[in-house]
Amino acid sequence: MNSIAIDRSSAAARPVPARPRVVGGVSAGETVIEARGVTKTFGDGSVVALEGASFEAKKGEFISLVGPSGCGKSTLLRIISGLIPKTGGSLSVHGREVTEPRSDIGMMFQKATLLEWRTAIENVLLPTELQRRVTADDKRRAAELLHMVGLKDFEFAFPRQLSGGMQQRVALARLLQTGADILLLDEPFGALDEFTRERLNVELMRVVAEVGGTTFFVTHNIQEAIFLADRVMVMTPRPGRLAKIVDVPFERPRDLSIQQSPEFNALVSEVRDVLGGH
Ligand SMILES: Nc1ncnc2c1ncn2[C@@H]1O[C@H](COP(=O)(O)OP(=O)(O)OP(=O)(O)O)[C@@H](O)[C@H]1O
Repeated sequence: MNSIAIDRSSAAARPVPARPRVVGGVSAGETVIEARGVTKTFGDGSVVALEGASFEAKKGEFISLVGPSGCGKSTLLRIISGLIPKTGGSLSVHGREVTEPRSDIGMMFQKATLLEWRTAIENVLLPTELQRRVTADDKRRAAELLHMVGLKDFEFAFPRQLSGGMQQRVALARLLQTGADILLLDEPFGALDEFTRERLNVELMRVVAEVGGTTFFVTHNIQEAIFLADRVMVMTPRPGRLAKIVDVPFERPRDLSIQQSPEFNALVSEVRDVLGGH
């Protein structure tokens, strides 16, 4: 695999002053998503997948959603994306209530779902191709994005020639090619081995900062949730609730070594306490 060096040289845990901050050259002051009492029930109303979730997301923020199976993480992402309707509360993106899928929101899942008969770059270009005629600029951008996710020499490789981690990198490039500035990632590296996953997390942090995307990242892993995020939304099940929002006061991008710091471990305990109390 086209390996990416992980920078272990930078300083570890560095608490920083409160926001606003600049992420990827974009001021992180503007509210992009505002949710008030978002609720989702299924069927006759007896399955409460999500109850009364309220939060805001600022431009360029990275927010992790962590919690056990069935606490409503995917449901919340699908409501934000407009794929399913909420049954209560309000949720707006850029000040407009979400009532249908939006083109400025992109999703990525645990499986890359690449088309086997298309090369990496052809897969990246697919969303554009489905909308309009592909231009030379689109092709240049797709090549740039593949470079950005560490696949410079794999533009013309087919999915079967790529490892699972590389396929997820292609999926990430494909997501960015859509131009979506809100990225909803549902356990994107959940099926990968721990080593690949850690490396991709570091890469992801760099890439989303570069494009200035506002990101929601679903995971079951507390360390991963904290390592990546500006804020961690801790969710608990039966019914699905947003139990606590934990601020993560470390500058981004981060080095994996911050996970050894006492400050980091205090945050892990804080999240674990919320989850353990339910
Ligand atoms: N289409 C549906 N019909 C009925 N119930 C549903 C539907 N989708 C989700 N649920 C229920 O809503 C609850 C929340 O599901 P959701 O998939 O959002 O949880 P999750 O936290 O993402 O879980 P996991 O970590 O396992 O993916 C669960 O109890 C689930 O069974």
